[in-house]
Amino acid sequence: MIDKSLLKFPHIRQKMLLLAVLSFVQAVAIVGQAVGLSRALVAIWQLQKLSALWKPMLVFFSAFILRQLMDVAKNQVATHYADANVTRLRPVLQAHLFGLGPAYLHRHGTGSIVTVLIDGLDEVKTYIQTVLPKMTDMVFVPLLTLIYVTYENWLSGLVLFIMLPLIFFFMAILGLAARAKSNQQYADFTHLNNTFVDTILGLSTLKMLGVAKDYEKDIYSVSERFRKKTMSVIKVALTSTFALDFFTTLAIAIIAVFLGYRLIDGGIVLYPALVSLILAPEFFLPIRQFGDDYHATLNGKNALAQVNNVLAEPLPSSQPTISWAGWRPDSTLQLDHVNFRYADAAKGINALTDIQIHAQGMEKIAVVGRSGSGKSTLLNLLAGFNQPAAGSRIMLDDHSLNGFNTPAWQDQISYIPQAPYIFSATIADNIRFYVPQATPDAVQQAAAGAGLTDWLNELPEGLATMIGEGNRGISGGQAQRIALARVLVDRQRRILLFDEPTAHLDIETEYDLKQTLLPIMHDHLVIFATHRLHWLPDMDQIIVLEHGRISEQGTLSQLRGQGGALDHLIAEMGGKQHARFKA
Ligand SMILES: Nc1ncnc2c1ncn2[C@@H]1O[C@H](COP(=O)(O)OP(=O)(O)OP(=O)(O)O)[C@@H](O)[C@H]1O
Repeated sequence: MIDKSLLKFPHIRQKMLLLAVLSFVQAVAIVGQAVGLSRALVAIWQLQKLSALWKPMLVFFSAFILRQLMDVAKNQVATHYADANVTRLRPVLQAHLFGLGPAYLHRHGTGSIVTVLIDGLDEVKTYIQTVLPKMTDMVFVPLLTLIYVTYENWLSGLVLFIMLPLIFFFMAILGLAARAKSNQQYADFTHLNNTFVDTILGLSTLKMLGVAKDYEKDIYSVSERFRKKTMSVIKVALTSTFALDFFTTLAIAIIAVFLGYRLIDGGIVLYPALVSLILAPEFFLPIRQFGDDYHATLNGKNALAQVNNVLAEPLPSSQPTISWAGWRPDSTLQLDHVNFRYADAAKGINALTDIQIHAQGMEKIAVVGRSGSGKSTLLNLLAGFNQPAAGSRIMLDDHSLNGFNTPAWQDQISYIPQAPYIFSATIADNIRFYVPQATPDAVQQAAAGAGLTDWLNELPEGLATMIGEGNRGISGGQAQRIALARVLVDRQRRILLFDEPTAHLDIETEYDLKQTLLPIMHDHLVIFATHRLHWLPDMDQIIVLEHGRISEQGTLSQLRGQGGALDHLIAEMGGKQHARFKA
């Protein structure tokens, strides 16, 4: 029932000790309660004076109140500890996920990560706050009641003792069955979340292709499977609860019959018989609750295992911090024999092989190639999302790097993907996202520099307009301009990584955006992956990728008309783009 990783939680020993003390006091109170009640009943049975009753009744009520107080205290301690740990774990988990980066998210699915971060942590909380007090109750309550019952009547103690392993045996069998079923149920829950999130994200594509109904059926069948698994977990849970109740009731009944006979034949007096009978259900109570909660907390245990899996995933080897002054007009970047392979790719299949690039100062470098040639992979590597294979050599000025996930480099880059993410916030907040302290004037200037002024003037609330999920929709061109404004507001970043920023735009919007973009590119190192070849005349260096290898590299004038890879690419992409090259 207890996940071993729980024992590594901070201050767990102190909390367990505190809970153990509270459970012990509660166990004493339970025995005291039974003693007080039994003595009072015996006094009534023996028709003693009313004054003989007040002492045992006082013991009974005091013990009863103490028992309830201990329950409240244990609850408080466990809830507080669970809250504190989940509050501690949430940012740790978030930071770890951020450290793992988009590659991990891609591999495991957004749905499953959202499940861990939101539902998963809540279930972990329920698990911790339930399991800890139950563990200590399981030890002290049966132990103390057994000792007292044996002391008063050793035969009743023996019956209780004999029933104990039998109950544990049944609990273990049913618990194992429930665990296997619950593991499957949790895996299905994760699968359901991934399917659901994917379908919602791709809804417009599905509608357009007219296959939304098929996916509806898909979601239905996945959720049906999940429902069936849940029902089978509940079935096992109910069976085990029934089995536990049956055996504990049987044990109590055996004790009652046995005590009854002994009372009739005078083998025992009333008090020990009564106190044994009152304490017998108390002896089994924590075990029964433990069994009931075992099923209720299995999801929490699974969620904790998944949280631990995420945290155990090694972060991309963090690069030693370098004291680098940032990208300057005389800075250089040299990539030698850089290789990269996706974790799930077939053995020996590299997404990038033997990449050699030399970049200097405020150069503009285009990365072109057919679809699937590795442009985005290279950009992701330069952004620090993908880690190069061992043996790759990277020199940044006079610093040798093993990868690009070093803060000094990442603090210098602005990464603009095909569809920049727009957060649910005002336009101003979206612009100042990476520089929250940017002044309204700086935001205004950045917006103007990115060519947003005309659009903003049309909006009644201007920069204060809410955009993003659940708010006003914006066009692809406007989203790209907001991404550019983010670049402009952050004057420190001197490196621009563009991953086909105009891929989704029509040619007029792209032309407009290009006029805004060119002056911005002027004082930055730019690495620009693109399919649109009309950008090439504005570039200082062109890298042509084929199957993850550089097939050609040089200036446009060096490469054009040589009958090489670039010429072939241009020919393939059609005459429209051809006409623009006046190299
Ligand atoms: N996360 C991933 N896991 C495994 N393989 C991947 C992953 N992403 C891309 N690939 C593979 O790596 C190769 C290069 O893909 P990449 O996306 O870098 O190409 P690209 O040139 O940017 O293509 P496009 O122009 O269509 O965007 C492809 O064969 C692709 O299937």
